[in-house]
Amino acid sequence: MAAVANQTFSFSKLSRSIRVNPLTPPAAIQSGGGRKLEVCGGAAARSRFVSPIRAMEASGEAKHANGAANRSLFDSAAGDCGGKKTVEVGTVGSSTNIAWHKCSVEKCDREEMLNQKGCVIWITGLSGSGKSTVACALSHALYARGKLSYVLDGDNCRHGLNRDLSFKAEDRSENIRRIGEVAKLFADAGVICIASLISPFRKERDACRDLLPEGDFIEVYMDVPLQVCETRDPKGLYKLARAGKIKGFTGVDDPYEPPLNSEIVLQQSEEICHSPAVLAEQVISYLEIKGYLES
Ligand SMILES: Nc1ncnc2c1ncn2[C@@H]1O[C@H](COP(=O)(O)OS(=O)(=O)O)[C@@H](OP(=O)(O)O)[C@H]1O
Ligand SMILES: Nc1ncnc2c1ncn2[C@@H]1O[C@H](COP(=O)(O)OP(=O)(O)O)[C@@H](O)[C@H]1O
Repeated sequence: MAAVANQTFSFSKLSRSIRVNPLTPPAAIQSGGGRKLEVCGGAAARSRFVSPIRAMEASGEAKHANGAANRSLFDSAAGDCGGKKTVEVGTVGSSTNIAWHKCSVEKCDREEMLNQKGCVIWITGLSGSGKSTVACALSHALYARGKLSYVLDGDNCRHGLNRDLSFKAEDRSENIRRIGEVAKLFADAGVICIASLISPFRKERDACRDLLPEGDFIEVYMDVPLQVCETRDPKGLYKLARAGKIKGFTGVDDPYEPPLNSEIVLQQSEEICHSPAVLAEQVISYLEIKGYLES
């Protein structure tokens, strides 16, 4: 039977994004003739933007509400034009003399707009284990609930972003790293990003996990025996690999390191077979319990 790892279902909701009471806005953001303003709370939340929808609801002055938010942005920028401002630069990897440019619209603002929390659902497993199918079923189920998701499929990314990468170990590692970085950007955009790629190496998957705040990387292991994947073989690749016509095929003559502690395990076997929709629901339940389906 498919199972959610650590399935106690007593997880406390994330404590991030604690909302400041809108009726007592901090003086620093109080403006706009008594309009109710609110900011995202929590350690990482510092934005001064009015939630467009809430501000509209509170004041009935949509144009002015947004205008007030924008004014405060311009106010804070005033004086910078041509002014002297020292920016610290540093080195990251091979990039020298670079700086991080912070934007006043932050992740929590986007999450509030979308009424969800950005995160990465990382689906890993053998070829034919059902990663792409579950990814799409999940995206569909989220769409039906009005939640914004985006699927980063390994195969699809190899049509563009990763077209220069082969299946040798270092290229697979780079494939995972790039998709991890892109997934991180999607999560920062407030999107529920679904990455589905074999990602056979534990170390690289863990490195992607480390790119995100605690809890925001949700690893889903498609626990399907090689034999079942091989029987499915929708692209005929196992057959070619067994015939020696594809070298270094995962599970045949290339390694796959199963997760040791993934958040969710979706198990399939010859005896246990759940529909993609049922498997997707398991992930949805996890997201609901963890508070990712609200801002
Ligand atoms: N040698 C080898 N090993 C494994 N898979 C191969 C190989 N060559 C081509 N393919 C096809 O490429 C898809 C896997 O791409 P990924 O980007 O997910 O792989 S990886 O994460 O870099 O290991 C994989 O798609 P899925 O079946 O959807 O997993 C295969 O269709
Ligand atoms: N839950 C499922 N039950 C039965 N067959 C499935 C299920 N999920 C996927 N499949 C089938 O298995 C094959 C491989 O699925 P796919 O999503 O392409 O796997 P992957 O992306 O891991 O290579 C496809 O033919 C698909 O229809």
